[in-house]
Amino acid sequence: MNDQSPSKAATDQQQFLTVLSREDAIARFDAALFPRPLQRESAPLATALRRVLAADILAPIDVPPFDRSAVDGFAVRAADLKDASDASPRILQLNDEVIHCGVLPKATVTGGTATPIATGGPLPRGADAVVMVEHTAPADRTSIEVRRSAIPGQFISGAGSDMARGETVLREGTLVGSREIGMLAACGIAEVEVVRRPRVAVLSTGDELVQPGDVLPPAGIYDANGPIVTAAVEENGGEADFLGAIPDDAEKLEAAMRKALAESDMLILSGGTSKGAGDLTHQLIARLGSPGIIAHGVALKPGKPLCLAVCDGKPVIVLPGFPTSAMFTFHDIIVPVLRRLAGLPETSEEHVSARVPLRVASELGRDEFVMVSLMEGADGLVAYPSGKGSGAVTSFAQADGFLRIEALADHLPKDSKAEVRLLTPSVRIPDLAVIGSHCVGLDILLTPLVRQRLTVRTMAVGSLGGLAAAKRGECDLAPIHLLDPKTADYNTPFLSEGLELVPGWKRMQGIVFRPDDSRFAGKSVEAALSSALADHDCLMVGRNQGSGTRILIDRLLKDARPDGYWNQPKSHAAVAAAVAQRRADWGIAIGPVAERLGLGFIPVTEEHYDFALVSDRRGRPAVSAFLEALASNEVRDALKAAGFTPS
Ligand SMILES: Nc1nc2c(c(=O)[nH]1)N[C@H]1C(S)=C(S)[C@@H](COP(=O)(O)OP(=O)(O)OC[C@H]3O[C@@H](n4cnc5c(N)ncnc54)[C@H](O)[C@@H]3O)O[C@H]1N2
Ligand code: MOO
Repeated sequence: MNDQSPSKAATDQQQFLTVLSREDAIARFDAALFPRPLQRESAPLATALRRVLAADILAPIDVPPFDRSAVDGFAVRAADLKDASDASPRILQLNDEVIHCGVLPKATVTGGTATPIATGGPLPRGADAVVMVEHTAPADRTSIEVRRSAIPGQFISGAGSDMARGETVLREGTLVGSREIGMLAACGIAEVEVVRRPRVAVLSTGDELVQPGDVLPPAGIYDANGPIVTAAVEENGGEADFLGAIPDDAEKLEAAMRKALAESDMLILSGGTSKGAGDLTHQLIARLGSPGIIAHGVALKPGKPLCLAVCDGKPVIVLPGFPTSAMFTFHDIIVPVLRRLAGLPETSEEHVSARVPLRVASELGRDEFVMVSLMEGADGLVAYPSGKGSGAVTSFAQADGFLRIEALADHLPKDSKAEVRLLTPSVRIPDLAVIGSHCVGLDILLTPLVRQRLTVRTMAVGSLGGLAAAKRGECDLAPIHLLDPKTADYNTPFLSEGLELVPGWKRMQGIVFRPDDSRFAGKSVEAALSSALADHDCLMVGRNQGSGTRILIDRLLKDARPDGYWNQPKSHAAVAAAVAQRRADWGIAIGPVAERLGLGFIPVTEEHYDFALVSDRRGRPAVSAFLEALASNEVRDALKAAGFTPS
């Protein structure tokens, strides 16, 4: 890509001309960056923590610097105490000095004499052993009886026995922790040569981005990538300089990129790397220095639009805008480069083997990395695909690890065994696993458990997904709210063998609307429905197939399918947001959610939110704690205050 005119380069890079494999992209990026010498600087001991040593450390002195006593007692000549015992103690004359720590001995210990010495006191000339005070008794004011024999060297720490002068005590590349600080201090080293932390400029791009703390305008998004990347840079040995979010404006962006690159060793941007009107960054990179773009488009998911460049020796990276794609590609591809520049060792790659209980679809042609939560199943670890997609922040942030589906596969079959690469140092099996339908009330219920220091994992997979997980023994409890249309009973008809019902609470479901909408305000359910159906401009928002709320909607509407019915979000929150933001005029959701957005609410029916408990797991301490919390006044009152009716 050398020697291209800027405009030619810009048109080339507008699309993914060559989507490289992950391995190819990494190899080309590495080849353009390494080998290179590490930058170094000198750091005072007080700031050396978490730095990487840039050179071997040789002990400049012996530690300890002199032979010293390891006990409180008397410095003696071992030969004087041959055959000494309780039955035949030896008498030694005391020399006229006491050797405390920091006291330089004056007298020589000659045959038949002893000098009192404290733990840490320098051994006097002539002495070759120390006897413990417990094995002696005063004979008179100037002599002692010794009741044990001694061997030469006994209770003496020799000079240099800890670290000998000239010995390599710490190696180049060592990450300095408190233990290393102790070794350096003991040798008297006040300053060390360390690797200079790479300065990494971090820039977010996008007109929609707002910094946390500022007011979110309509269609605005809080900048998550900026803070994520800044923190991840610091976690991996870099010194991050977060420069905020730059709007999609070529001039402003180019100026910001030039300045950032001039002042740092590495530049990391996010957003605007895929196709699209605002996607400018990669076009600008070509003008920042050679060789420029190394890879733009990598056959991996999440992270296809990743752009890797080197501009006059400095790495320039554009991470995808989607937060999970940004986090994943940062950890997978940028962290190894950053750590190498920072002189840090590679992160450990702990893997565990787990069964994947569901079929996982995958995109052909891209290595797909599936974020998973680990649960303990009946037959070992179970890896639950946990992601909400690349656009979510939680997919990567809450995962225990991830597994890989090769580019040539379009799915991973149900019950496959997979290697899961851990994102945490070890597997964290929660004390309590709750898989099923989510409710705000569940968070209220789990609070006291967390305060009891129990670890709790919840996964929102819907009522049916939860029941299936419970049947497979992958969780302790499955929160469900399933209406049996035949019996009009909630939940009980859906239990199978091995599951029992723990009653939870009731949630009022009703019509949500904007309070100033006269088509609904102050009306009964029937009247509100008929005015909605009579008005062709009145737009509803539906719910997804399989949700309890969808069953209710269909019962209310009978055969009617008003405009908006096929807009089917998956949560109460999404329904309420659609109405509040005027993308729809009404929908069905639970009362507490409507209340939080200040929406009007016409109650329709109470839905039962209960728990399917895996009977085998009833005896677990965390399950007992859960049942106690559910029955407690504290939780019941909090549930009532939040608009629920505890059973
Ligand atoms: N027609 C196509 N569309 C998309 C493709 C494609 O190949 N063809 N690729 C998709 C993939 S894969 C990804 S990943 C995304 C990434 O696109 P960009 O890197 O260009 O990112 P943006 O368009 O700027 O933003 C995407 C999305 O992320 C939000 N975002 C951006 N920056 C931040 C930030 N700092 N903090 C939080 N959220 C951020 C932004 O608001 C957008 O919602 O493109 C697909 N599209
Ligand atoms: O590749 Mo994108 O990163 O799937 O979301």
